[in-house]
Amino acid sequence: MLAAPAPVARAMAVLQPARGVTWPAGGLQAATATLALDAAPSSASAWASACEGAGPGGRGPLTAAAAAAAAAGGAARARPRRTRRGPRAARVGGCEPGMQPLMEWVRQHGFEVDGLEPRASGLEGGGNGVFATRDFAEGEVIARVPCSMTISSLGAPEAAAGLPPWAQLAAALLHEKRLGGASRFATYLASLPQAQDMPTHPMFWPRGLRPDALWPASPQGLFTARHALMRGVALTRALLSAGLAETEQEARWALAMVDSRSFCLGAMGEKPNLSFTPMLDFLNHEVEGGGMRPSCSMNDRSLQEGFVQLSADRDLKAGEELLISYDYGPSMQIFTRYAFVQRARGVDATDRFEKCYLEAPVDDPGLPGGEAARAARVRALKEVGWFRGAWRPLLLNLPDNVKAGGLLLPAARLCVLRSPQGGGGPARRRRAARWPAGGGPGGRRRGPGAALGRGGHQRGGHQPAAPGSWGLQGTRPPAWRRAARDGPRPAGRGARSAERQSRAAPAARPLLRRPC
Ligand SMILES: C[S@@+](CC[C@H](N)C(=O)[O-])C[C@H]1O[C@@H](n2cnc3c(N)ncnc32)[C@H](O)[C@@H]1O
Repeated sequence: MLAAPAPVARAMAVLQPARGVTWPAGGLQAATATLALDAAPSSASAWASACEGAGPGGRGPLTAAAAAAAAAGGAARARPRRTRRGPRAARVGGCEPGMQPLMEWVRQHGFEVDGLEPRASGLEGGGNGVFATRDFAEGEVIARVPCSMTISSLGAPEAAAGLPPWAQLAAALLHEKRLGGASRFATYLASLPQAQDMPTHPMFWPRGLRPDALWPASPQGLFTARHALMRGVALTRALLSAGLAETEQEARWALAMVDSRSFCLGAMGEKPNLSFTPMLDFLNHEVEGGGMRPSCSMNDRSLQEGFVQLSADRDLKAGEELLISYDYGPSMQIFTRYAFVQRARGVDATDRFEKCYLEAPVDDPGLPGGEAARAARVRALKEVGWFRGAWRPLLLNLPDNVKAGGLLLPAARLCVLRSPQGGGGPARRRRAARWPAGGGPGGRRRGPGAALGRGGHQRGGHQPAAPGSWGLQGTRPPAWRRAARDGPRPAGRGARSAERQSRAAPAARPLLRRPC
């Protein structure tokens, strides 16, 4: 068996794979044959067994370079190679030669980017990043990118109309790529990473990979990995069958680009505006936590003026790498979306308070209330900004989404209802069946956030039921949840722990800050 390629091995080591498990033979060679589209299973368990023993065999061994060429459609690669040099945070001036065409292009197209430059990042495995070329004061605008110079899911070809926004953005990217030199984004497209730049992204995972063997001790990690694989298969298939991608390789490449570097720039009606925002998509990620704060953020204040704006969140020195926070979630989620393992100074990947996700099959008509309840749940969740894909259950980011005032608290209440199989009593079932129509047990509708129930854990209101059948069965709620449920308790260990937890939980983040 071949050893795992170095970046994969490093990531795997941090994510603690089972002892003795290595990546399947073929490693990177199989990076172009990641997903077995022809035999895509329809469920997670079917996927796991389909991968079993499949190995990378049956596909011609393509080299990474050939994979890249295929993914890029033969486009010349203007992107500078990653370097292994150490941090270069103190260097000022001197954009990488490979980045000069991109800098010229952005200046010609009205980008206001005078105070920054893209070059090799000081972060391990960070590829290229964006650096300040002068000092910035907290709150100062660092850069403005015209919205007209973004590639948006809203501008996807007609054939993508019925697809989810992620696939629409991938289709828009592929459309521009197909235009070649005639695309006004040609220079930008040439600067994008290729398959071999991100071998650890799920879209390039080797065929035959068995997530259940790699993460046997981490149900959450396993779920996330399987979800990433299945989502990748479904979206790749969708692009191919709609004729939006010519090859499986280019579909995977485009989807990996969407995963790792798109931003959500608000919405138009019900449709989210997912976009590639040239130049700002070179910003690397800084974990929030452990006393660390990203140095800058994007905001939508200027969207109405037709710009995406990057502002300093603290004083910045010339030569500093500018970092934003992409996402706030478990390291496995960051890994499957962005293909790197997040490391915060002061907070490591084994943080026991790491956030986790709870899957809630809100669109399942088999739950109490049947089809009417399902439709009401989906409608209510859409009101708070949830865009559903058939393969995408509602994932509750715990504890942020579900703490008092959390965006998805009402939906979280659904998770603690027992399913019919879970043994919920008739009274509970009746209550659940009334829930969607009545706006929540004992409550009335109070705007989008309260669409499915009442906000806050109030005495006399709806109390969270015992954990139901979705992954929490038989477990005791953690101290912080018991404290939230039961109200103030005498000072003691549990109370202190709950207090620590609520202090540690950051405020809800605006959507715009995370690449979608
Ligand atoms: C939005 S792009 C940022 C630009 C990217 N570094 C490049 O060279 O094109 C996101 C990708 O950058 C890399 N990245 C971002 N933040 C990182 C970090 N803190 N550590 C390692 N890699 C990081 C990952 O490969 C991720 O998928």
